[in-house]
Formats: sequence, structure tokens, C-alpha cells
Amino acid sequence: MAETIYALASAAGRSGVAVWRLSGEGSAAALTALTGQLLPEPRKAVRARLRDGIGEVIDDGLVLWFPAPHSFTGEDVAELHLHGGRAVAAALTARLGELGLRPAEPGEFSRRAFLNGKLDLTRAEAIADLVDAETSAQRRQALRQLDGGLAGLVETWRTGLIRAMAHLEAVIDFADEDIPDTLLDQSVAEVRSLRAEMGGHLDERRSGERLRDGIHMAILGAPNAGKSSLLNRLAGRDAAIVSSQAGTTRDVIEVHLDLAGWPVILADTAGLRDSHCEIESEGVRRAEARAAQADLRLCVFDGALYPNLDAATREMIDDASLVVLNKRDLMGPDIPDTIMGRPVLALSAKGGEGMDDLVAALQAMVESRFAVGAAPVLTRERHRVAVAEAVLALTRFDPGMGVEMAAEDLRLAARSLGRITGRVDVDEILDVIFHEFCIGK
Ligand SMILES: Nc1nc2c(c(=O)[nH]1)N(C=O)[C@@H](CNc1ccc(C(=O)N[C@@H](CCC(=O)O)C(=O)O)cc1)CN2
Ligand SMILES: Nc1nc2c(ncn2[C@@H]2O[C@H](COP(=O)(O)OP(=O)(O)OP(=O)(O)O)[C@@H](O)[C@H]2O)c(=O)[nH]1
Ligand SMILES: [Mg+2]
Repeated sequence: MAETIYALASAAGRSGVAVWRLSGEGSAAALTALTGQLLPEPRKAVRARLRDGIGEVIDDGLVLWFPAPHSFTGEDVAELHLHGGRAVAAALTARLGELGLRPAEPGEFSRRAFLNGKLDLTRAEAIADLVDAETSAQRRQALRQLDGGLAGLVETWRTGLIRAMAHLEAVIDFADEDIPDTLLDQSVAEVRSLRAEMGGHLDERRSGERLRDGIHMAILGAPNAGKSSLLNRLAGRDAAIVSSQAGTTRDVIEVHLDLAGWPVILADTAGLRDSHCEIESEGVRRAEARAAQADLRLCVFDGALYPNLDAATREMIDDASLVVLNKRDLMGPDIPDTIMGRPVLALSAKGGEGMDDLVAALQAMVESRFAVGAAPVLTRERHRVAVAEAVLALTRFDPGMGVEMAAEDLRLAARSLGRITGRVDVDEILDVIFHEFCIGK
């Protein structure tokens, strides 16, 4: 029998109401012992006084009863909605301990829900993502996955592979007779189209993962171009030191932005130049490393020096860059439309003119590069690796080289896909997935 576990499901600390969750076969006994009443009607909130071992009232709360299998975990579950005070929490946890329950580990409720067939792994991951979602786009993506979007897609592919496998098995059974070519052709065509569809979901930009983890954007440019001023403007606070001295910023300074629902991790970096100063050179090295890793780059030029354009910054411009000409207030009427063939955003980070256009351009760029359509997307590296493995096996697939080998390739591909939803081989991945959860989930 699985142990009965409990956890605070709401946030820790003082709060108006705290929700406690109990799961396992001991939940019923614990609930009746706490309330001194019979079990309430399933899924109906009931007012109750909860008492400790010597009959002293711990709190006046609401309790709910979810008998197995109709609960979140599929086990007997009880919920206690109490006042969110520290002394209430201390008295309750002491009593639950006396009653033989133990605190849940992170993700243990969801893990039990998975093991009891209430959730597949992608839905369990979606719950963790929903709890962690900080922007509306992240919330939408998590909800779509919780709704079974990804699980459905992966299962459709897997079913298709299993069907193709069945066709091949039929061919193998016919081995002594003439192989019916139409059957073979049919499974080859099926596998090709599945492989193409799966490959289409392995998008290079990893949009789903980017949306889950945040889009990395780096600000790059020569010393004094106004990079830190720009970061502060976008962040709406004085996150980085600004000074008229060239070489002020050395460390990479990160701020988190919500760009119209998109989570962005914006990094300010050291001005690009050769320096004899050991600290500054290290700063430049870090700036270049950041530039290489970033999903998007803001290449900032000092407008006061125009038409002189810093060469190191110019070299960073590519189709994932936005070109900014700063200190427009110091420029004459001669403002270029493009630099290195890319449109120019002329602005003043100090005064704020042109910032709205920059934000709009950033948003448009993020949307055009990372927007996910209505189709479900892969949101974790784990999903991508599994689909890539499946695609690889299907690329090898060639019944002309031997029907048995080809069937084995299909089996491998189906197995990789099965790992995404947790239909196969799950033991080794469960710990990785559920330990990322917060306690009470
Ligand atoms: N108080 C409370 N609020 C909550 C949850 C919870 O567990 N408790 N949830 C938890 O994360 C979320 C809601 N999701 C839930 C999902 C399934 C079940 C559940 O009991 N499912 C059973 C019974 C279904 C039914 O009768 O409608 C089942 O699937 O068999 C409950 C909540 C968010 N809000
Ligand atoms: N006139 C004017 N001055 C600006 C503007 N933006 C920044 N500055 C000034 O330019 C100087 C350098 O600004 P910073 O933001 O520190 O420049 P940086 O690119 O971060 O410089 P490093 O950290 O040294 O690489 C400061 O004196 C700013 O006040 C602007 O739009 N107009
Ligand atoms: Mg700076």
C-alpha cells in the first residue's frame, strides 16, 4: 500500500486561506480523525472544526472529500481549507504526522496521478508549466498542453507507426509466398508522410521551448553607445549603471521583461573593444559569448558618431538582429533608413524618444520568429530529442533492405514517441520530470 501523503498546495507563509491536500488510503481515516465527523459527501465543501490528538481545536475550516478513483491523483484525496497562519500549519502537520501521514515530495501528487492513469507525462509537465507561467503566452501554451494537444498529436503519430508496423508484419507472414507489393508500398508511403510531419515539428528555433524558458535577447555595441541606458529604459528601472565613461559595464546584466505576453530575458553587455584592462577584456569575452547564444540581438550604434559605425557591432548584424541608432537627439536630420541592409530604429535612450517604435519592432520580431500557430508544439528538450530519434529511425526505414529490419526501425520510432507521453520506458525519466515540480503539486 502506498503511503498517505500530505502537503500544503497553496503558497507557503501567511495567507488568508491555505489549502492542504492529503492523498492515499489513509486519507479517510485522517479526515474523520481530524473532524470527528463522518466523511462528507464527495466533492462538496463542508464546514468543520479540526482537532488535535487531545481534542483541542486547531482551526475552523472547510473540508472536501474525493474518494478514489475520482480524484486528482486517482487515490482517496481529502482537502483541508484552513486559515493560512503558521501556528495552524504547525499544529496540523504535527497531527498529520501522529496519524501516520508523511509530507509529500515535490511533484508527488502529479506523479501518483500519472501512475494511476489520470495524466500522461505531457499533461503533468503542463501543470508544472502552468504553475511557473509568468506571461500570458506561457499560460496559453501550458493550457493547450494540459488540454492534451501535444499528447494527442504524439499518439496520432504513434498509432500511424503501429498501423504501418501491422502492414509490415503481414508482409513478413507472407514471406514464403509472393510479397504483395501494394502492402509494402502502402506502408512506405505512410511512414514517409509521418516522418515529414514529425520533422516539421522539429523546428530549428524551438519556439515552444523558447516560450517556456524565455527568449534570450542581448544588447551589443561599442562602449558608450548607450546600451545600459537602453536596458534601463526597456526595464523601466535603473538596473544597470550608466556613465559617460567608456567601459562602464563589465558583467552581463539581465532583466526579465514581459513583451506583450512573451517572456524575454534581456542582457546588457560590456562595450565591444580591444582593451588592455583584464576586467574589461573579460567583459567583452562575456558579451561575445552572450551574443552567440542569444536568440535575438539588439545592435546599438552611437548616433553622435554617425556616419562612423563601429565595426565590431556591424559584424554582429544578421537576420536575428535589430539595428538601433541611439542618441538621435545629438544627430542632424541625416538619419539612414538602413544599416547593412537592415531597417534602422533611431531613438534616444536617454530622453525616451523612439522607444515605442523599438518596443513595437521587438514585439513584431519575436512574433514573426517564435509565434506558435494553433498546432501543438514541443515544449521541452525531452520531447524534441524523442521526436528526433523517431525521425532518425524512420529515415533508416527501408523495407527494400529487409522487411524485419524495417519493422525494427518502426518499433524504435514508436518507442521513442511513447516516451513522450510516458507509455513506455518511463522509470528513468520520472524522477527527472517530477522533481522539477513544487511541493503540493
Ligand atoms: N481546491 C482545488 N482547486 C484546484 C485543484 C484541486 O485539486 N483542488 N486542481 C488540481 O490541480 C486544479 C483543478 N483540476 C482538477 C483536476 C481534477 C480533479 C479531480 O478531482 N478529478 C477527478 C474527478 C473529476 C470529476 O468528478 O469531475 C477525476 O479526474 O477522476 C480536481 C481538480 C486547480 N484547482
Ligand atoms: N544625448 C544622449 N546621451 C545618451 C543617450 N543614451 C545614452 N547617453 C549617454 O551616453 C553615455 C553612455 O551611456 P551608457 O548607457 O552607459 O552606455 P553603454 O553603451 O552602456 O556604455 P558601456 O557600458 O561603457 O559600454 C551616458 O553619459 C549616457 O547618459 C541618448 O539617447 N542621448
Ligand atoms: Mg553599459
